[in-house]
Amino acid sequence: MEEKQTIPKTQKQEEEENWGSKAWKLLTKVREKAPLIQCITNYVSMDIMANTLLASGASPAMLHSINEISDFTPHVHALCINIGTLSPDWLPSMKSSATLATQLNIPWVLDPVAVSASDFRLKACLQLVGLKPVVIRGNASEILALSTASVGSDKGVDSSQKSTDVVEVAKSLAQASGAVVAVSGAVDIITDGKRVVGVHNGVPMMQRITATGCAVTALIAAFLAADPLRPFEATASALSIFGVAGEIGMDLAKGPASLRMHLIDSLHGLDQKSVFSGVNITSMP
Ligand SMILES: Nc1ncnc2c1ncn2[C@@H]1O[C@H](COP(=O)(O)OP(=O)(O)OP(=O)(O)O)[C@@H](O)[C@H]1O
Ligand SMILES: Cc1ncsc1CCO
Ligand SMILES: [Mg+2]
Repeated sequence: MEEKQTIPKTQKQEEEENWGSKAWKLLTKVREKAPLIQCITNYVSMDIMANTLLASGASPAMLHSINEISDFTPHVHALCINIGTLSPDWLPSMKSSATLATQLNIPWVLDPVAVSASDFRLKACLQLVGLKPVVIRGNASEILALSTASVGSDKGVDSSQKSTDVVEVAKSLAQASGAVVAVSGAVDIITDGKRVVGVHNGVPMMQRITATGCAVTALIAAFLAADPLRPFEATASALSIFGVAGEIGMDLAKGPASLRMHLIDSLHGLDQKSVFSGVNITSMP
């Protein structure tokens, strides 16, 4: 009888399969641990961000008053700071919460929404970067503007650049800041300044729902709470899981409004099989 031949897997194939298992482990941990995630975020994103966190198994709390930071932030498992509707009243809360988180080894994530829209926003963001976020997640225009500290380079909260065009910029920002940098887009780029991976999940219609980027930044915070010592893996896994939920949701959606609903439903219902077959993360040169 002819012997069945098994073709040995290449190291690259094995690494790519491992990502499915890593992402599933982290999602399972978020579901088991239900980490408390503090979000100081913009008015537009509060609802989708809190619902994304809940659907993942985490516990969101949108507390931003300066009067509450010193009591509350020390008890959270991770913090998400988003400057989308920044005003001078909110900046002290953001700085105070970020400072406490860094002092107490609580992982925190920065979302530099529309960082190049004004000098005020850019300065605030650079100060927040100085307070040592563990992860910075933005779209390509935001990461480019933050890295080059430039005002007026894009039109608002949406990107006019491609994530794959700013890989080197993302690497330098990671090296300069000490943070893992994630650039969302058709391919999400994640780098710690040395390693670079690309997440090939998600659907283009996710850009037609406001604050999906903000929501995935909060999901990164939840995954960091599950594995604080491996921010690179947590970040890539969170982006991939969110993308897989978008792909499954898209099968039932009729447009952006129903995709929003089905994405959240899919995130809540994700099982091991869909994660193993859906997660698509590759090493980038
Ligand atoms: N062309 C695309 N194909 C697949 N997925 C995409 C595409 N563009 C964006 N995404 C996904 O949509 C989500 C939001 O990314 P996006 O780059 O639009 O963020 P953003 O500009 O910061 O959004 P917002 O400011 O509205 O929160 C991410 O999960 C990303 O992977
Ligand atoms: C539309 C919008 N404007 C400020 S924040 C925000 C949500 C998407 O970033
Ligand atoms: Mg954004």
